[in-house]
Amino acid sequence: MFQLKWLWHNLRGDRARYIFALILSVVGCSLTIINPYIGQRIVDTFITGDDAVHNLTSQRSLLIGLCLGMIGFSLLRTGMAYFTTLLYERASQNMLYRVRIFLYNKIQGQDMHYYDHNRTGDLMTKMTGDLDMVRHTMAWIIKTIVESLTVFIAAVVYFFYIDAELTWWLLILSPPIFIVAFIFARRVRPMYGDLREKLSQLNTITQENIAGNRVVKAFAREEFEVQKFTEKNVNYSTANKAAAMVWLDYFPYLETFAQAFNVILMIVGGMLVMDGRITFGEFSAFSALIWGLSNPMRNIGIIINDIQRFFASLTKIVDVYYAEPRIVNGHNVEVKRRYKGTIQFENVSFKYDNATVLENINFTVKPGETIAIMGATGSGKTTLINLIPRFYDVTKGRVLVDGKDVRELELDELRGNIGVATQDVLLFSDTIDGNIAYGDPDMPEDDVVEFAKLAAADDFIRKMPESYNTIVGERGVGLSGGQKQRIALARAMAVQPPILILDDTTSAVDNETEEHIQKSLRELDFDCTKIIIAQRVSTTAEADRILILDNGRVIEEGTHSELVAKRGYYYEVFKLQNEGIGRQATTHG
Ligand SMILES: Nc1ncnc2c1ncn2[C@@H]1O[C@H](COP(=O)(O)OP(=O)(O)OP(=O)(O)O)[C@@H](O)[C@H]1O
Repeated sequence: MFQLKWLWHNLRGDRARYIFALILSVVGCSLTIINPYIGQRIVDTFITGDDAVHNLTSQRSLLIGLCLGMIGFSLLRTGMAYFTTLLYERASQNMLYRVRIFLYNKIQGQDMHYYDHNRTGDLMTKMTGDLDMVRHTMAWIIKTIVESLTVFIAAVVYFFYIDAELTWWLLILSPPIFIVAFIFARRVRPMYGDLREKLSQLNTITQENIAGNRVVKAFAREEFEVQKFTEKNVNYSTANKAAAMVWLDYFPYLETFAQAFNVILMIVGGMLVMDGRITFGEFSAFSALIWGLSNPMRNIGIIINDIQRFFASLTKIVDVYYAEPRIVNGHNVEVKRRYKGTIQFENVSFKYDNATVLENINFTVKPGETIAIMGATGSGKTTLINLIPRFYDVTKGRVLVDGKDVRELELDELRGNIGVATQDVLLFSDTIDGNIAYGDPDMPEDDVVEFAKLAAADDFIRKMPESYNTIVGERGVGLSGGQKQRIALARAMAVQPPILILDDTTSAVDNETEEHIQKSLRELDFDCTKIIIAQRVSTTAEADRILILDNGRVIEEGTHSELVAKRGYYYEVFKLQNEGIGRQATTHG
């Protein structure tokens, strides 16, 4: 069975420990018949036998020995159970630790396409609840099945040894119990898949709500969010109750069968004692061990429920475990070359799933050049720049860096040569210094300050309570939009990449600050090709070339003066942005 194979595979490193635990479980549970056997001897020899009274005095040492044996075996069993549980816990926790690292690396290694199609809440559920279900399976479900089966078999063997007929009478109950359990398992199985999906939806809503709490508050939509959450919570709770109710449908049958073991023992066993076929001691042994038959039947429901949960969780984990990214980062580079910074787009088209977003894009950027990209919202600007570091692969055509198709370059090397400041700025919960030096943790403090100055961030950083050591909150909470953008810009520049990509990085800063940043970008003391997405003409005017994108196509291309002279889209934007400040729509030289 695939699930067991998977568990076995991932138990690598703890297999011996786990097998040892299983052996101890079997040995420990087999010993459960010893105390009933001793009890049987005590009853027959010292309580009900013909010579009982005489034996009490003549065989006192035997009685003491049997009592001590009983105590000894009880202690031995407790010790073994303790040690066995320890082994199961160790093996399952170690496995959980290893699989969690593996899954984390898998998720980390996925491409953008994967993140586009997987919800954060669902991935978090896989990394927490689902993984814990696997651990629970190793540490509890398998253990319980093995121990219940061992006790059952040991009891049956011992019962046969005492009296076959009474044993058959008791075993009559087993087939109906297994049939009921089988029907229950089939009915409840799909419910756990559904339950798992509902849990994931609940986690997704919770995660989104916490991450988006500022938007919720800004729109005073708390009540709406509570309703949304309540709906998912009700769905999850209803699914949970439905699964529990199914169990309740079957529970009375299983419990009745379990109780019937005692009834049969009383009736048939009692008659056999009266007939003298079995001794009173043997009857008491049956009585003491009957739980070995009835308990597994009682546990069967819980075990089946947990197994179904495990199947549902494992299916989800396996999704991540075997997911292969379309864009694979082999992390194979030993020496990272520094590129010159030529970028070429050759007949590039791109689709997200089925929607075409870029069509037949052609342009070349020489080392050291600055290209500005402008265009209406949704025209494909971000998508276009995402193709250079291979966040996505082209659908048609080629993107070349230094004359080589990016698909043939080592990803670490390629990405190491590109500094990106994305449109949505994400800062980590770390110091400002740590955030700027993210691309190179060994960066000297002086360099961090230098790049912060270039990004016009030094002034405001120094005004913060602990200057560069100030910890910024989750995703940069505590900073203004423009401040976050400047830190992100410093972070991108700080790796001194030969290719720098800025996606609307100065949209939230004032004109004066933007001018400072423009100047810094012009005067960078390392060779660098720049691709800048911008909406302000003040940003694009200085570029060597400007591309205007519309609906995924390049509709205009040229220098600022060429495009103004052309009197097309760029000219309109230029006019619009200058009207407000009364400047004339003139061409620059
Ligand atoms: N991950 C994605 N999956 C599917 N479609 C996407 C994805 N990202 C963007 N799109 C779609 O691709 C088109 C281009 O988006 P893109 O972000 O490249 O535009 P943009 O020009 O950068 O816009 P803006 O100026 O608003 O940032 C849009 O129609 C958008 O809906």
